[in-house]
Amino acid sequence: MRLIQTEYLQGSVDIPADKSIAHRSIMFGAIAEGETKVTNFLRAQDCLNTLQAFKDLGVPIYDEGETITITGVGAKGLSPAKQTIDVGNSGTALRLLLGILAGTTFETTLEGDASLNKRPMERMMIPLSQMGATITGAFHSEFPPITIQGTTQLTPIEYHMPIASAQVKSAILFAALQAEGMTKIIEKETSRNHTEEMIIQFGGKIQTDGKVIFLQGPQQLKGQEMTVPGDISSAAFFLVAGAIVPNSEIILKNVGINFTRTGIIDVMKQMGANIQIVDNDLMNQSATLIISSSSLNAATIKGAMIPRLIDELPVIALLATQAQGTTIIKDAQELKVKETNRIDATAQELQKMGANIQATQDGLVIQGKTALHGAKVSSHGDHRIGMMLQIAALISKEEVQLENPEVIAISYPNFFQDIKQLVKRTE
Ligand SMILES: O=C(O)C1=C[C@@H](OP(=O)(O)O)[C@@H](O)[C@H](O)C1
Ligand SMILES: C=C(OP(=O)(O)O)C(=O)O
Repeated sequence: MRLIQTEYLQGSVDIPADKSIAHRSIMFGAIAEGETKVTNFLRAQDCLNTLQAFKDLGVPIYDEGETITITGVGAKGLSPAKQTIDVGNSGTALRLLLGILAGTTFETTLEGDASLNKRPMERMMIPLSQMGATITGAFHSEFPPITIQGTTQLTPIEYHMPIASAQVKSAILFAALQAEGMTKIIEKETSRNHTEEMIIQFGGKIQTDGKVIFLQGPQQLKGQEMTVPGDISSAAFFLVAGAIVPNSEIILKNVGINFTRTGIIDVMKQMGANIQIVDNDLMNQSATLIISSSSLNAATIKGAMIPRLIDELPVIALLATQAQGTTIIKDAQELKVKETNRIDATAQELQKMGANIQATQDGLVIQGKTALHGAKVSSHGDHRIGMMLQIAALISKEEVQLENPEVIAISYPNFFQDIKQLVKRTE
């Protein structure tokens, strides 16, 4: 597919719902007691797979268009699925489901697509088996298809996380809600805290003290009415587009601004981007952002900042190709085990367009102020690499061809339409 090019960008975008929160809205609704109503659910493939997975586990879920209604079955109310549950491309669906299934009386097998079936699961097996679940990967490996035999006798753990991962933390918390006693998790770095916030929102109790989290189980949550805010990880593509395409201004409406997710705003501001935060809705942790063309300087991005912008790093690398100086991204080795190796894919594809970008052991080094040119590029089957390349194409003078653009529907089905309506040509 020929990607969109432009002279400048102008207009506004309603940012689609947050993928992390949308997955969790179905999960919490399912294990709570009573009814949950979710508005602004993300109808993207990853979240639709979570919805189907819980239907497979016997949870009544009705998609009524405007709202999704879930009749919660309670922590102990899931039923065995008739067959293997396929969660497609979604690491979040598979890993969080393992935490929920750890407390059941039955066995479940979960599988994914070719990408997910290569993603590491030992990080789940270690804590959840310490809690009493039995988990085995395909041919005794750590990879899906993965089979979990739950137990009603889950035991709490004290767990020092060896990696910063909200998925691992969340799965342990879902299991801890079903275990008798106090679970203590010590995070390596603070990762997104949607699970902790939603435990409270659904009537549960959890304490956080810096990087230490305590949860006393068992707890029975209660169904809620909730609205999913917009996804800053989707807004990120427009933030970068607005900053690097000359003479542009874009208004991004309904962007979730939970502190554990706003690393991109902090880094872009530090690099000199013109970002304004307006209409800050504290109740819903969302705001309107305005981004305009910016004169940018390089930055070093590392350490505790990394989990606050992990999914935005490919598009931040693109941003750095247009900044003055050398940008260094480090401590980001987790990027190697996402939908593809995002360190290598970002470097390889941007190099094809003329960028001066090198992959390192744990990140990227990018020399800025490079003009990007036309090329045939690949998403490597990864939605975020595909979207990053479309933003790169906006500033290319020649045609850019992307293979397999459909993959973008994993998180953002209307991405190309939303870009198209911002595109302006001076002729
Ligand atoms: O918990 C979540 O919703 C997510 C956590 C992150 O993964 P890790 O926990 O593997 O870092 C992130 O990359 C993913 O897109 C969504
Ligand atoms: C890594 C991602 O998602 P997941 O881990 O759920 O596949 C992502 O959306 O960038």
